[in-house]
Amino acid sequence: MYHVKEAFYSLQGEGARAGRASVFCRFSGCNLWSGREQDRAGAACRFCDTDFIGTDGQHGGRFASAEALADHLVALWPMDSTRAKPYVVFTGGEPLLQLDEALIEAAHARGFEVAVETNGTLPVPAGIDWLCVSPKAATSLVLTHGDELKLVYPQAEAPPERFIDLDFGHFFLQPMDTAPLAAGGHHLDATVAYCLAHPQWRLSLQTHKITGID
Ligand SMILES: C[S@@+](CC[C@H](N)C(=O)[O-])C[C@H]1O[C@@H](n2cnc3c(N)ncnc32)[C@H](O)[C@@H]1O
Ligand SMILES: Nc1nc2[nH]cc(C(=O)O)c2c(=O)[nH]1
Ligand code: SF4
Ligand SMILES: [Mg+2]
Repeated sequence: MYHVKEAFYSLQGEGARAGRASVFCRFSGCNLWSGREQDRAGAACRFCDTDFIGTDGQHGGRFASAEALADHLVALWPMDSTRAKPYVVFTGGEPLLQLDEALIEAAHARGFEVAVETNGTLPVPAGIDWLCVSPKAATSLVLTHGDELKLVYPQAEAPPERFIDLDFGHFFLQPMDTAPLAAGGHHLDATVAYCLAHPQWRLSLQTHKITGID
């Protein structure tokens, strides 16, 4: 059984593929935070901007098979657009708690290219086409290669220097959005300054928040 908080069609907001039309599948649950505000201060990941509890979001639900979930996701892709390859981004919560080879195969069988957004603490199933790893300070990274490493910045216990020699095709810093968590706004200025001083890193803005889309 797959538990999905929500699924929606939008533009990828972040990283190397920002701007690309995507079906998002947000799985329920995470291994680094319960998702409850009262647990945030004691969690391994404390800055999360996402509600991933339950299955009550738009197009969320419980799916008994990979086929059923893949059918549900492909129905969100605009099928008149034959020129673009359908693209699905599995996120969460932590998608690698639930994503398996059966679901990747079912997505491929429906024409999808498969992308994943993960915290990097869990092993990956075979067949992923685009892997984005976003390391979290208090955790040990098991995924040390992939397509893009997207570090939320700043994290005192996870300086960018620790990751720059890993085997990724792109290195992004994404300013930590603290607006819902505390006063003080975001960390855009510090992130820009780091990228200017260390040109191996590129700036990732959460463009869906700027444009006001999902
Ligand atoms: C909600 S997470 C879900 C996927 C996975 N659990 C992970 O952490 O990569 C999706 C992306 O949002 C980033 N993110 C979460 N909270 C953020 C925040 N407050 N500011 C900026 N990026 C954030 C994560 O680092 C990750 O790259
Ligand atoms: N538009 C949009 N792009 C995204 N890229 C990664 C997201 C995520 O929450 O994993 C996300 C999201 O929630 N919305
Ligand atoms: S690992 Fe990802 S989903 Fe889990 S709490 Fe952190 S940012 Fe949120
Ligand atoms: Mg998000």
